[in-house]
Amino acid sequence: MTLHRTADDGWDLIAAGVGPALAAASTAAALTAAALDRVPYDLVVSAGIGGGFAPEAPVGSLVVADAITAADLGAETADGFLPVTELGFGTVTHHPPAGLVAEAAAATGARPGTVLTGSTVTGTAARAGLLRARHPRALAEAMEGFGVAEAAAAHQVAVLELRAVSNPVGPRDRAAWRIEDALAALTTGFGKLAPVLRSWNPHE
Ligand SMILES: O=C(O)c1cccc(C(=O)CC[C@H]2O[C@@H](n3cnc4c(=O)[nH]cnc43)[C@H](O)[C@@H]2O)c1
Repeated sequence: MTLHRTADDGWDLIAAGVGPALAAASTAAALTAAALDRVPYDLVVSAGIGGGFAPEAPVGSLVVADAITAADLGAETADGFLPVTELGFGTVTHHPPAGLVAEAAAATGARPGTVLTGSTVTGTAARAGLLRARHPRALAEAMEGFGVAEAAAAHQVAVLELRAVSNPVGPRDRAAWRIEDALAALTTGFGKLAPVLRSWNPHE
């Protein structure tokens, strides 16, 4: 994990790594260090590129999560997938503050919806269809949001997730990935998000 501290406005940037476990560990370490220093964070933003479900989230578009959902946390059964919540423990969805999501969407043009977290990039139409059937509101898939949200929830800190779509969710087609375009869209989006974050009331 690499932490970049801004001197002036109290924001830190963490390059958390790929995957929910590393993202959770990195986020939890930063949250714990800040709490021990008695300068706790008010908000954690998970941001990066992601896969977009067609046609709602095309490559180059932005998605802001109103639900951050673990797509593969559960048990496979002969009758299908059971999320851990149906097994009687844990949680599979975190909800960012609704007002902040609405303001972020308005400021950046990001579409609000569910962002799925998984440990594997979807690579078949069958898996994409299955995910969409299970999560009809899903707009995007990535690999870190739920881990970040779990760490934030453990510290009772709010979470937001912003994704720029670099590729469609579906059959693996590496040549179709537009990572540079997505990172450019994310950078532009963050420029528009910054004033929203600055004026956000954590007690919303
Ligand atoms: O398969 C490849 O050749 C390949 C090349 C470059 C990057 C990758 C990744 O798997 C990057 C994972 C990274 O990006 C996010 N991401 C982007 N698109 C998706 C997606 O469709 N499904 C899940 N995660 C995605 C993810 O959050 C990671 O941070 C592969």
